[in-house]
Amino acid sequence: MNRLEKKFLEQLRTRRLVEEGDRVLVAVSGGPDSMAMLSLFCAVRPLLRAELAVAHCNFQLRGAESDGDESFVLDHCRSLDLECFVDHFDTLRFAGEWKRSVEESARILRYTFFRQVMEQKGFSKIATGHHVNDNAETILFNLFRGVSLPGLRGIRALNGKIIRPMLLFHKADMVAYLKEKGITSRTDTSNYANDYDRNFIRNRVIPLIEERFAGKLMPSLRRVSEQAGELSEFLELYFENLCEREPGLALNEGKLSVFALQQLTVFEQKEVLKRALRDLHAVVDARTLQKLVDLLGSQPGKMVMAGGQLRVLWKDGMLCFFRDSAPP
Ligand SMILES: Nc1ncnc2c1ncn2[C@@H]1O[C@H](COP(=O)(O)OP(=O)(O)OP(=O)(O)O)[C@@H](O)[C@H]1O
Repeated sequence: MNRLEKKFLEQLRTRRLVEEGDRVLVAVSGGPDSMAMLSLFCAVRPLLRAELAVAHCNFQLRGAESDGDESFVLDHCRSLDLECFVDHFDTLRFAGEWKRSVEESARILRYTFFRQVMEQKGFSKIATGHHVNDNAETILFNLFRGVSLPGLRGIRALNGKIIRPMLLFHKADMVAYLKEKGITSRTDTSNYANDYDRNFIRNRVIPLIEERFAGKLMPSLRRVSEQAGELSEFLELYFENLCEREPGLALNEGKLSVFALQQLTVFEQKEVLKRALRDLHAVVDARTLQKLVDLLGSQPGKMVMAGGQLRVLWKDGMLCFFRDSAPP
């Protein structure tokens, strides 16, 4: 095994991304990242004792180029004797119907397809080829969209059944690996078009920052991302314990105890309120959270709108969350 293969296997094992007996669906676009990931998986497969297959989406966004990607991936899988699941999507129509950007539509269609194949064919994990640079782009993208702390976490290596074993790998390593193994890959020409926000960050923003602060951006974003991830895990546990100790802080019949909330710091209040809003499938944004914190500093009988149809009323020592116009 070479250096990259060892590091890949170590990632899978130490982060428990793949365990013995797992059936892993590898998401392959035909681009260098997912092609490198697939060949790394094949190289370590005997040691993993896991089963592999491939999933490919044809988003039909680049005409013959998209069909070329599909044939390329199918041929490659045939040469490796791997099963390959393919689906075709009218991505532009989906984007129009659901009023989503093309990028977001492709992401929704992709993960829906992966989930279907996993359920129907009994796969336990889906692996995508996101790497260090993708993570940096995601963090910057979140930053420009308006982000809260968890957004700085970027892409997660393990998120339910989704695994990203390449998150510690740099693009350059993957390209070098493919070259060493004599494996070709497809070029997605739309990656060069700067009208997509992510491409703009990848092709313009990051190179500009790196020109000025050479070698600083990637390690720094990686550190922030790791710390945000660790902090999120800590907060999950902390608030789970807090709500167990003080039941008035866990949403019960749409109510939270005002007294219990008032004993907390503003940070804790916002985190408890955030969890309550999430449980109610309501929008969680900084403005709404601040409104609710302000409500706690006002007086009984007061009511605020918490986005959408959700209202929150201070009544009988409780914050009451309700959707219809008649208060509880
Ligand atoms: N058309 C597709 N079919 C299957 N998986 C895909 C497809 N597009 C993306 N993915 C998965 O999502 C990951 C991240 O997507 P992204 O759009 O950043 O990659 P890409 O630039 O299209 O291709 P690659 O990452 O393979 O070089 C890919 O590494 C791959 O695992």
